[in-house]
This record gives sequence, structure tokens and C-alpha cells, in this order.
Amino acid sequence: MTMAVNVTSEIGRLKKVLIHRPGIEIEQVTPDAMGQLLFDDIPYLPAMQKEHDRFAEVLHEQGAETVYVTDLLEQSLQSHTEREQFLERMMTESRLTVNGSSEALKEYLLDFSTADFVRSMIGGVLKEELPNRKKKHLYEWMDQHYPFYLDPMPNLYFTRDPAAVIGNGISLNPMSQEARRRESLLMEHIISSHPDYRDARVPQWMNRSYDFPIEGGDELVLSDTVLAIGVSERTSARAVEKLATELFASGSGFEKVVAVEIPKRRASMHLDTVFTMIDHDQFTTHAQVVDKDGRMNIFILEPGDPVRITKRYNLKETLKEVLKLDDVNLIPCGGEDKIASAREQWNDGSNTLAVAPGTVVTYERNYVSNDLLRRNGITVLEVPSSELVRGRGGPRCMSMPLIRESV
Ligand SMILES: NC(=[NH2+])NCCC[C@H](N)C(=O)O
Repeated sequence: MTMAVNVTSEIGRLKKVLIHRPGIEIEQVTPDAMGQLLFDDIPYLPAMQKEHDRFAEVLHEQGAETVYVTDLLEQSLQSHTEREQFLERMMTESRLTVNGSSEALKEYLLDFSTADFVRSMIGGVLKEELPNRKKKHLYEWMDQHYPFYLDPMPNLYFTRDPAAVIGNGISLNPMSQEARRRESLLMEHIISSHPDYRDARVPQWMNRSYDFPIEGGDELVLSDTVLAIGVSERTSARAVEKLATELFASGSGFEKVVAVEIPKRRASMHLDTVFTMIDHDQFTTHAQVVDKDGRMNIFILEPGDPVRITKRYNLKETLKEVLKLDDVNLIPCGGEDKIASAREQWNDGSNTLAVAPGTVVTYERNYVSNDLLRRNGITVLEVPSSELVRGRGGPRCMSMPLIRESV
């Protein structure tokens, strides 16, 4: 039987992957809202879509099936009742049910076709869109203040973060940032209601209601028994331990969780901005977190009651130990040059997506890192990124593997 989801490594041949083509939600990013929406600049949407289409094309060329968040949502919101229930959850999370300002919005959105409904959920709903005759509350008449009824989700093209497939289950993530919290609601809806997933009863290793945050950019499946998780700006130590406990208790097959502490700052917001796996024994790293001796704070969590925790300091030695390898090769983003390394890390040079062992998708702009990868025997497939990069995420962030071949 083929499993609905199955990911037991970062590098096994990519068979099926969830992505999102940037849409009108990007057009809602304004200078005032930029920081809050986690963007550093305002992308030019048509060019961004073209770049994203090229990314999808490269994945196809490599034999991966791409599925789109919008398609899965549409397919799982076919009936009026499904749309109504979903909208109610969405409005509660957007605090629209406070003071009843939600009725007009509900009336308005439930008249839409499924495709337009999904577009509005992601693209956001502006107050000025609502016909005047539907406005009932003072808040709804106030156009000088906050422009949205429903906030847009411009970060959704980073499908990596709101959920992560680990083994044959999924981590539905309580997101750290307000701007991204509702993204995992979309993922939860897909996994529990879409015809391809609802009957498969995909185990949920983590759910959205947990009080401490974790995001998918920090969750790296190193093998079928070892998971690495960044303790970062976005992921809390509590959530790491909670997820580890669940994995150990539920027969997931995972025996070790490697918690890697990284600096809490935007440039390295997730572990995958400074560390990705590219082959059985090769990884990208960045000097910001690992010096050439690979020293940092690492903790190995293993089954026990309470979970057994031991400390390590050396990334290279820890990888050799947990993956039972004689040697590992850490390839520094941007090489030895301090300037190139800072520039390329900021532009997601470490954020590679492996489509097979030793074959990765990267941004073409990071030519120093790409060249270095090639010199280490890696096949590098470059994609354009002038606009995609403005959201501060790379090829790994833009993909959520659903199925990978075992290695
Ligand atoms: N897995 C990643 N590194 N994702 C990057 C996400 C970038 C996004 N703008 C954010 O700040 O959340």
C-alpha cells in the first residue's frame, strides 16, 4: 500500500511535493505592513510568479509531482457547509467573531465560487470590498484604520513552515509569528478533510493548539530514525521536547531528536537557513552558526521517562554519531570569503532543496555557494530568484515534501 505521506529523509528522491504559487496576497504587502508581514521589500508579482513557475518546472523535470495548496483547498471545500465551517474557524482565529463584525463578511464570502472563496482566504479581504448595504457595525464603516477584514497570507509560498511530514505522520505547527498563524489552519484542513488524506488518518505528531511555537523550517528529517530540530527565533525548546516525546511514544520509528541551538535573529530564523542536507554525508552550513570546527550547542533527545537528554558541542561529530558515518563534509555557504558568505546566506544560499541524493535546487544568484557545491560533486539545479528572495526564503522553504523515496 502506498502511504498518503512518507518522508524518511531530506534527500530521498522527491516524489510528491506541496507548493503554493504566489498570488494576490503578495499585492497586499505595503511599506507600512511589510515588517509585520515578514517581508523586506515589495515583490513584483508577475515576475515572482514566473520564477515560481520555473521552480515548479524544475521539480517536474526531476520527476516530482507538484500539488498546489489552492487546488487541495478547493477540492476539500466543495460544499456550502464545508466552506461555512471553514470560514467560521478562520474568522475566529482572525478575531472577527469579537463584537459580531463577522456576519457581513460571512454573507459576502459564502456567495463566492469555491475558487474565489479560496483566493480570498489567502489573498485577504479588504474592508472596502464589502458592499455598503452589508455593513452593520461601526468597525465596518471605519476605512481610515486597519484596511483588512481578513489579513492576507503572503508567506504561504513558504509551504515548508506551517506543517512538516515526518515519517508517515505530520507536524501541524503552532506558528511563532502572528502573520503566519492561520497558514497551519489551511494545512490542518487539508489533512483532515481532503479526500486523499482524510481516510488515511495521517498521525499528527504535533498540533496547532500547543502553546509553544515550532515551524517547519526548523524540522529536518535526517534519516528514518533521526530528526534534527532547530531551537531558534521561531521554535521553542518546549515544542521540540513535546514533539520528540510524541514521536518516541507513538511507534513513529524515530529514535533520536537532535536539537540544534541557533542564534535568535532574522537572518537565521530557521535551522534550514544555515544548515541543509544535500547527500548521505554532505551538508551546507554557515559560518554564522558553525565555525570551521563546527562548535555549537547541540542536545540529543532519546526515549525515556522523562526524555533522556545529553549534550554535544560539535555538529560534525554529532552527525557522524547519529547517522553512523565515518566522515561528513560540511560545505560552508559562500565559502571562506566573509562578504560572499554573509551576502549569500542572507539570500538563502544555504537553503537547498534536495530532489535526490546529491542533487539540489538552489537560487542562481548564489554563485559562490553553487560553485562550491559543484566542486564537491553535487548536481546543482539553479532557479531565478530576484523576486522570490524578497520574502527571505529559498527552495527548501518553498516546498513541503509529501512523499520521498526511501534511501
Ligand atoms: N523555512 C524557512 N526558512 N522559511 C522562511 C520563511 C520566510 C518568511 N518571510 C518568514 O519570515 O516567516
